[in-house]
Amino acid sequence: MAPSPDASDQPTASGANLAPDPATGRIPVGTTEPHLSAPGFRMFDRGAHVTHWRPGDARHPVLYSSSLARIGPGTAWRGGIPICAPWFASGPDGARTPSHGPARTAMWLREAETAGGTHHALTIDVDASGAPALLELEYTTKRSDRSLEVALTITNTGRDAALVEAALHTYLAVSDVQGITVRGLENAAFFDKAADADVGPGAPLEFGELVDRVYDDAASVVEINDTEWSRRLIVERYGATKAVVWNPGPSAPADVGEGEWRAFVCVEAAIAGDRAVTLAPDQSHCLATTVVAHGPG
Ligand SMILES: O=P(O)(O)OC[C@H]1O[C@H](O)[C@H](O)[C@@H](O)[C@@H]1O
Repeated sequence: MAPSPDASDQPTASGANLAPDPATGRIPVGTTEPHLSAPGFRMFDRGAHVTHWRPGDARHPVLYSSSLARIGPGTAWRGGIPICAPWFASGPDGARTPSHGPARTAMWLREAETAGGTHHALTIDVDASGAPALLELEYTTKRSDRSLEVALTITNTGRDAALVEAALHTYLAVSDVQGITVRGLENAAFFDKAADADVGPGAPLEFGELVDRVYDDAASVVEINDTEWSRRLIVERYGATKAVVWNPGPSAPADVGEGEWRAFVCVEAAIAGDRAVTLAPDQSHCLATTVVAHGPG
């Protein structure tokens, strides 16, 4: 079985252990980065990045975070829910840096925090084409017993139209990616980034080597069945014309812990590529995703 990195066994940036405090259930962080934490939940203001979520009675975290994850200026946490904006990957023209846009590592303003929710804001001065722009980003999270909902609203407050891409790059924790089944994408065509090819509907989705697929017109609900953990994750997307599925296989990025490629699958809600959105002045787009965990796992 794949390792199952968890809030309870991950080293922090300083190498300390992240075991939840037995008295409060809170997860110590061990980094100077501003963050908020509640039992089973942690979020950094940098990137408005949710890094951990484990519903109260669940045996395993729902979100994967790498045992080697770090966060800081220019360094994106590997795992959780990175926010990609205002471009996805290297943008529509393939020339944008940093990868997945500046929102992922920018320091967001925490505007509100309630028992089960958060609200962050960020202003970005460039669009997905690299043109100067004025984009206001609002990000909310809302969690209840078994569900986590995150929503990103991008508003063009500038004087000119702005091109926008975005993704909520959810890393879902699984027992072993080679043992799960994914339902909901069977009838959708996709661009296979690994093979640089368009593929029609019906291609099987199997893990073991790099999987990097950008699906068009996929059903808005994707279901992950994990029999080893007796768990079913339902991932719903709103305002997302694309669904991206990514798992790097054994040749994973250096900040994925040894063998941990097996411990997650990314199912991303996205607007990107030929479905990038042009926002007129004062126009907004909302991109959201909800993850619901079913079963004792
Ligand atoms: O390594 P990162 O910048 O976090 O990107 C990780 C992955 O994100 C998305 O899923 C893209 O489709 C992949 O091409 C990319 O490799």
